[in-house]
Amino acid sequence: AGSQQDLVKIQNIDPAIYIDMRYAGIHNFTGRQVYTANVCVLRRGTAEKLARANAEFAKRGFRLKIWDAYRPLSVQKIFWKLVPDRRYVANPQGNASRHNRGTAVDVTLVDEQGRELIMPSEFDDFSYRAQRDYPGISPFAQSNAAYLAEVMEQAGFRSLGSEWWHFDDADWTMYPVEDIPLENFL
Ligand SMILES: C[C@@H](N)C(=O)N[C@H](C)C(=O)O
Ligand SMILES: [Zn+2]
Repeated sequence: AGSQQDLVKIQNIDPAIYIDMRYAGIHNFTGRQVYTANVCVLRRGTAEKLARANAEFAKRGFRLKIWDAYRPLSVQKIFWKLVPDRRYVANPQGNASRHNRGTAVDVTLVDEQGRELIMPSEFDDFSYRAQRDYPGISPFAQSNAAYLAEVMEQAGFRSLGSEWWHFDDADWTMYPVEDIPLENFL
């Protein structure tokens, strides 16, 4: 584990998964493009787990939509400067983010028309609304987030209490933190 070869483009593992890399555009909490290439990369094992989850969602007419996957460590440092709050951004020192290892994904669900399901909050809403169990959240949004987490956990991911959209591969410790530029994967 740990070489660039272990990192794969998700579209080569499961082309049915929707991709909208938010940090490759300006529609994200920084308000600017922080990724140097619009490419969605994960460890092969993580990508295979995600494909399994997507196949399960497809049985009920849904698909995964990815907002973020592998994130270079240098980008994590930019995020931490803006939001130094461990609930919402992992500290780039020490273990850093599971995203920096290519073993975390930020996802939601879309229906057959590609419309996003109602969820507890917008992506990267760094407030109590991002918690899937916050009492003020509508039962409908809560049940969609619970369904997302149930299938992702069955496929081998762990959910995060403070961000309903974030999932870590349970095997994340097998892989090191990377700072490989995204354009290397184009
Ligand atoms: C920045 C946000 N999308 C995110 O990924 N947060 C988690 C906690 C992380 O940085 O690993
Ligand atoms: Zn995340």
